[in-house]
Amino acid sequence: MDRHPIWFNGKLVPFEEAKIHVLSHVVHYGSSVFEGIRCYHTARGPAVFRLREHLRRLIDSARIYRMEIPYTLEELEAAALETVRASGLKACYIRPVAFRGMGSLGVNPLKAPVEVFIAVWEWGAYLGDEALEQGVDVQVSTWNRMAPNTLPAMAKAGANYANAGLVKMEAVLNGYSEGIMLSVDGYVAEGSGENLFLVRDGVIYTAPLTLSILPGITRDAVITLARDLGYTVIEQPIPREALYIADELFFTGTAAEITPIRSVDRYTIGQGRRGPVTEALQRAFFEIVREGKDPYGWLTFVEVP
Ligand SMILES: Cc1[nH+]cc(COP(=O)(O)O)c(CN[C@@H](CCC(=O)O)C(=O)O)c1O
Repeated sequence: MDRHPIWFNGKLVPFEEAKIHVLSHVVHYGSSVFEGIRCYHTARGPAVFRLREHLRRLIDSARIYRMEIPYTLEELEAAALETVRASGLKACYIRPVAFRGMGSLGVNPLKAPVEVFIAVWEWGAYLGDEALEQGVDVQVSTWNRMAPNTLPAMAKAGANYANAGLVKMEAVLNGYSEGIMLSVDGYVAEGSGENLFLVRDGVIYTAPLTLSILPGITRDAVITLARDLGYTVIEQPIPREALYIADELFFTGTAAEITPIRSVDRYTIGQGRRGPVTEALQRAFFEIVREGKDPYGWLTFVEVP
């Protein structure tokens, strides 16, 4: 595990000093919200992908849980960049977390203080080095995504990952790389840590945000890239069986980037490897995050002294 300095409640502290008390509310009740953000070593220097959008989602997630983050978006942006610089890393994964600390005991979160930290570490291909090219084998999970109006899927909240963790464990123990969750109505929702796209006859489909899915920032970027490449993108409920007759399937996410899916429940998808539409979208995405070409203004360059 990388041991880089961690920004904790307003200042950088040594890795070893970034500790919380066991009686912190978050330890007992899962009261945290967080982000996953990538800094890339682009040809023009280290740059963070859609930093402000991620930090806005962090603030939105906190608001949903009535957590008042004691920093502005601009302060969090500066803190994230400071943490990347302090690590000396040219490429890294940035993990801001806001959580309820030690206050009174009991369920009521309102009496526990809101604390914030930002950690960074090196994180390669989320689903394995081969995955971006070869694709991954996945299953449809026996666990559904949360029902609407139960746990708020729009919030990137730690509590939601108890659901995701069950999906991931089941998939891994069954010999798969990932699990796909269906909604309570049986439509395709998303992976345990990714959004999902389907390609059929050159048209790209993905679940609408009205399902209980995380409004993914990579999802949003890929929809923009796809449309600018001339593809039709349709956001509509996807029946489970549509997965099995797809020409291509792929995950999107900060950690997963754009990862092809080569089989679902042992059904081979397309040619059993990355398809042409997935490859075209990867090319457009990596041109931005690796070459530093930034037509959409998605990159925040880390001014390294
Ligand atoms: C459930 C879920 N759905 C979709 C996404 C994609 O969202 P976005 O990163 O904004 O495009 C993520 C990100 N998953 C993060 C956490 C991974 C982890 O293991 O932790 C990530 O990709 O950083 C999810 O956790």
